[in-house]
Amino acid sequence: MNDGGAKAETLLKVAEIGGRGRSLVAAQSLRAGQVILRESPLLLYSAFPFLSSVSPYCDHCFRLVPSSAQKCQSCSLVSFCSPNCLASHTPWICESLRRLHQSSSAAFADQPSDRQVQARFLLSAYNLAAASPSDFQVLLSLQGSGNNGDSSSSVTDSAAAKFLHSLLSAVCPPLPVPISPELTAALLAKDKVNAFGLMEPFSVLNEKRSVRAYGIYPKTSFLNHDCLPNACRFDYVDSASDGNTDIIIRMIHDVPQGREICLSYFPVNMNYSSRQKRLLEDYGFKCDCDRCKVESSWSEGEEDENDVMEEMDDEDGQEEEMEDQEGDKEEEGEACGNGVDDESSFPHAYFFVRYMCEKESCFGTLAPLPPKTNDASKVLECNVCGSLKEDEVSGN
Ligand SMILES: C[S@@+](CC[C@H](N)C(=O)[O-])C[C@H]1O[C@@H](n2cnc3c(N)ncnc32)[C@H](O)[C@@H]1O
Repeated sequence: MNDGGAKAETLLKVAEIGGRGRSLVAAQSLRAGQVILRESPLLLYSAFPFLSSVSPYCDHCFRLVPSSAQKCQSCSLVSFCSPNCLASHTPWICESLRRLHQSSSAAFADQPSDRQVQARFLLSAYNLAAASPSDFQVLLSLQGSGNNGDSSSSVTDSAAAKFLHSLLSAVCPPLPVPISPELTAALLAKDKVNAFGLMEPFSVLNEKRSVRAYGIYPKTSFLNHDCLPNACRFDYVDSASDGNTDIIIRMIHDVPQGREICLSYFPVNMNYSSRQKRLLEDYGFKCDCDRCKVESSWSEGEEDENDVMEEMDDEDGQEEEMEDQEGDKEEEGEACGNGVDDESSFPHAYFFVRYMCEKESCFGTLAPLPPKTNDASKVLECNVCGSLKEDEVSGN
């Protein structure tokens, strides 16, 4: 795997973009399949509600633990696959988990199970504050304030922050550093906007893949959202090599220098109203990307997710016509008619045909393998199921 992390500074630069905050833009032209960023997590925590389920994953590296693995002998709540991984389990986290487990079934009873996962995040964040103040400052510098004025924070969020702050302050051993209720609310807001889920592997029998762990990757967190992204993320949690929890960002297609690099924050097959709802509720903004501009004028029936797939089949014939416009949004806007006035009702069919995984219920995004020569690879890899596909429309 090409290690793009070492080169990230030369490939990308941080820019402020009006109405979108900070963003990563191409510092030079970037090529299809190029790894533009590889980053280890600043903080990683289990997605398993610890009161109700025992995670089958190592609580540090999140690989499946072998049956011979031992639970932590003090808290008996988490398992580790090796002494190295166990070393990450600090006495404070261990004792906090033990006390929360002992005392809080009642306290958590009326709360959604997500609250337990948020508690795990806060324990990791408080622990980071003591273990690595500079990393904690990086966490604090990320988007999300938890203030009432913050459009991604809701009344429920502030009630959750109050509940968790008072619970953790009362039950855990003294917090490793002084933490105010406002700081707890800010940390939860940052987690909501910036955490990436490391998912269980995809299989047709396991369509509703759950999340193994959530990670905060600060550089990757500068990437804004677009409903037709030009980059996508890969992870290889089950890989036996070091860095299995790293996030890897790879270009889907070529982009010129100066272009904003965007991910989709969720599977690209979601329909317009689901996307808008999710972006507003979870990320606090209204998306006005080229795709949303077009789909905002669609009628309700047209925007059904299945219709998107059917329409994709119908419009296969447009594929060649649209092939030339790949990679340059402004050009795409003109040539493909991405403006809302254009007659074409589905100008982004090209993206679906070429870059969406065909495997049933996968809905992953395809990106070319990292180029080994000057030419882009003709093999595309799905970022969800990992399947490889020959790029039939590659002009290379
Ligand atoms: C993971 S952060 C991305 C980096 C962020 N812009 C920053 O300044 O740190 C996600 C937040 O960025 C903003 N954002 C992302 N994509 C956007 C878009 N397409 N339009 C407007 N704001 C966007 C929203 O505030 C969202 O909650």
